[in-house]
Amino acid sequence: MTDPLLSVSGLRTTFETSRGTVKAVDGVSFDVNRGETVCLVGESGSGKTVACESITRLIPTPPGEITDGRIVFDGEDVRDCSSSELREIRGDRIAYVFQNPQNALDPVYSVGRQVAESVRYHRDVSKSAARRRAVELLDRVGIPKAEVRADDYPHEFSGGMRQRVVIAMALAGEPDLLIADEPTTALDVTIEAQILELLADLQDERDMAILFVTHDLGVVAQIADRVVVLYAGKVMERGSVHDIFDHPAHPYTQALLACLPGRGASLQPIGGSMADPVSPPSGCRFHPRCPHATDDCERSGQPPLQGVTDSQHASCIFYREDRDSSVVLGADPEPIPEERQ
Ligand SMILES: Nc1ncnc2c1ncn2[C@@H]1O[C@H](COP(=O)(O)OP(=O)(O)OP(=O)(O)O)[C@@H](O)[C@H]1O
Ligand code: NI
Repeated sequence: MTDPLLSVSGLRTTFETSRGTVKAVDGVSFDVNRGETVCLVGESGSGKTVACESITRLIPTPPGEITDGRIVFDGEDVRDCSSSELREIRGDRIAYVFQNPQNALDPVYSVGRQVAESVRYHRDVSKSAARRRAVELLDRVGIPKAEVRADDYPHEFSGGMRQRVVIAMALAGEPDLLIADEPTTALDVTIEAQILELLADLQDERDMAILFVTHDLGVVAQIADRVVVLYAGKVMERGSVHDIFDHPAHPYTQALLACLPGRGASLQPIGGSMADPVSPPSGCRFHPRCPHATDDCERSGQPPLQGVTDSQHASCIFYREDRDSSVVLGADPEPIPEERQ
């Protein structure tokens, strides 16, 4: 087994606010292997974006700070990197695509020029070579008549086409890891499906790893190899996409799946509200909303991740050796719908 491309362990990232210290990411660990897609899922506010931004230290400091943990990328601890080393990693080896392509594109320059600038940022090439490469990249991400469209401005493109341009810019440095934070949330489902397909094709071509953030489990089922479920800054469960969909172990994962359209009954929002990240509940963070919670769940801290299968771990005391996990696993979820597989 080769080392993972990215290994995050015990990551803690906090924000100082007038309300107190926000524990946005509170001891999170996960790996991303070369060429695979890992999805970070969880409700709004669970710490997905902060976890991603911590990886290349994009957290605004202050108010934010990475207070603990290791972030090892290709054998190197990112927390020890100088700012010039970080600049090299960012963009060159790790590229980001965010939810809103608007923010990533400058309205006053043509898209061709912006992609060419990304190319020149990473490679020492002439302007004309960068332009040629930009047109190639625009063509590759599916911009029709790329040679001509390269001279158009961002507002002349649809939302989906703009996101393709942003992906072309992200590819300019030929990254080993693409971090995509809800890249399709602002798009309609048909366009979303096309972008997901594009990312999958690019991944195959380049053996690129993808860390994909979404709160849409339908998207996870389509693209993930492995899944990390976050809740209130903690990992509730990690597993292969099949573990997560076929036998979700953590009551939180089960509750998220129950919300997925097409799985059994109608959409069921999870009862109760998200834990307060300034003063989270004692014990398991999910216990106030958990149908199986016992006094123990409130008393002990967040349980260590327990092995459920070889590839699946859940932070839930019912998976301890001295407990009966059938209480939690008993609820038999419906199989994943065909069209999502
Ligand atoms: N700059 C900041 N200052 C204070 N708190 C912040 C800041 N950025 C994030 N947070 C807090 O950190 C927590 C995690 O936020 P994060 O954006 O990572 O959630 P998320 O899982 O990405 O949610 P969403 O699905 O809405 O994007 C939230 O409680 C959020 O309010
Ligand atoms: Ni987010």
